[in-house]
Amino acid sequence: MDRIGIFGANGRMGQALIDACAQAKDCKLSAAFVRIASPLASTPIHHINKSAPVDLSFACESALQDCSADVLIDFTLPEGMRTHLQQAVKLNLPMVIGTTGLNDDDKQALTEAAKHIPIVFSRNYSVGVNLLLNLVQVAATKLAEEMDIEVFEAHHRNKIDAPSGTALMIGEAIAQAKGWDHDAVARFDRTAIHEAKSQQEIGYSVLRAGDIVGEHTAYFATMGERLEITHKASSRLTFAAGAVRAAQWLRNKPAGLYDMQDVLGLKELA
Ligand SMILES: NC(=O)C1=CN([C@@H]2O[C@H](COP(=O)(O)OP(=O)(O)OC[C@H]3O[C@@H](n4cnc5c(N)ncnc54)[C@H](OP(=O)(O)O)[C@@H]3O)[C@@H](O)[C@H]2O)C=CC1
Ligand SMILES: O=C(O)C1=N[C@H](C(=O)O)C[C@H](O)C1
Repeated sequence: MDRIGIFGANGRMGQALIDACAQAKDCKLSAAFVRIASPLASTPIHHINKSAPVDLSFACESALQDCSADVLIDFTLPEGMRTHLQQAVKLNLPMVIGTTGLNDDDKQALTEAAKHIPIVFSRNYSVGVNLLLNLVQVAATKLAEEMDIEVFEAHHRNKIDAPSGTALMIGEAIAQAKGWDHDAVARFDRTAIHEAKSQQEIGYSVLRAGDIVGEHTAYFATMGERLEITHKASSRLTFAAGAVRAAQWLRNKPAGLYDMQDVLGLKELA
């Protein structure tokens, strides 16, 4: 039985993770953390989420060292993730991280922490998106050289980072397949560029509206034809179930930085 501790337990993904723990086999939610000073601390989780164990209350993050979790899951914000990472290293607990919008320092902190504990980090825990990463690499290498490449993403109005972590992951996968330096070819804003699109360019566009869970399309277009590879998530439970699967996969893994493609065995297909 894997005992799971969740950070940001009151958030959208936190709540979906509580549902996913209840649905997974051989898995038990053992701690649901909220920020220090959160008014929710000590409130029975069952009051707001009926899939939570009846005897479990939200716990303040300061109680982390007393929790009985075997693995910790973080879908919060970069600042929170950094703190949680330090705590996990101190307690020698494996981590699953889904937080997006990380900067270079945050990524460096992940790499350092992974020298001490096993970590799965993915900007998308759905099976479909991880398979899409393989498909865009095939498209990038097999289609004609003179393809225009664009990545589009759409999310709910409350998402604060842009482009999404998944959009960047798709662009990075395409750049890798092309042998390009992603940062050199990524184009996030064309408003000041008064020239035609270059062939060595990955353009990004973003939509924020309503309650869209998460949609991504990679476009490969040339004269006379256009290939669009799209993924649409319709429930956060998809991401949450993937993260719980990753948490269970981490059992007995050595320290290291893994991703969802490792969990799903998709690297062998690439
Ligand atoms: N990898 C993937 O598959 C997916 C990744 N995500 C990513 O997960 C993250 C969370 O998304 P979502 O659940 O929609 O966001 P929410 O805003 O709904 O939830 C964020 C949670 O993080 C907590 N939090 C924020 N800052 C801190 C901090 N400094 N210390 C501790 N806790 C903190 C919030 O607490 P409080 O309420 O007190 O502010 C809240 O519980 C985002 O980065 C998103 O992009 C989302 C879906 C899928
Ligand atoms: O914030 C979200 O909601 C999501 N974030 C992730 C991202 O930034 O790619 C994954 C998913 O698309 C939902």
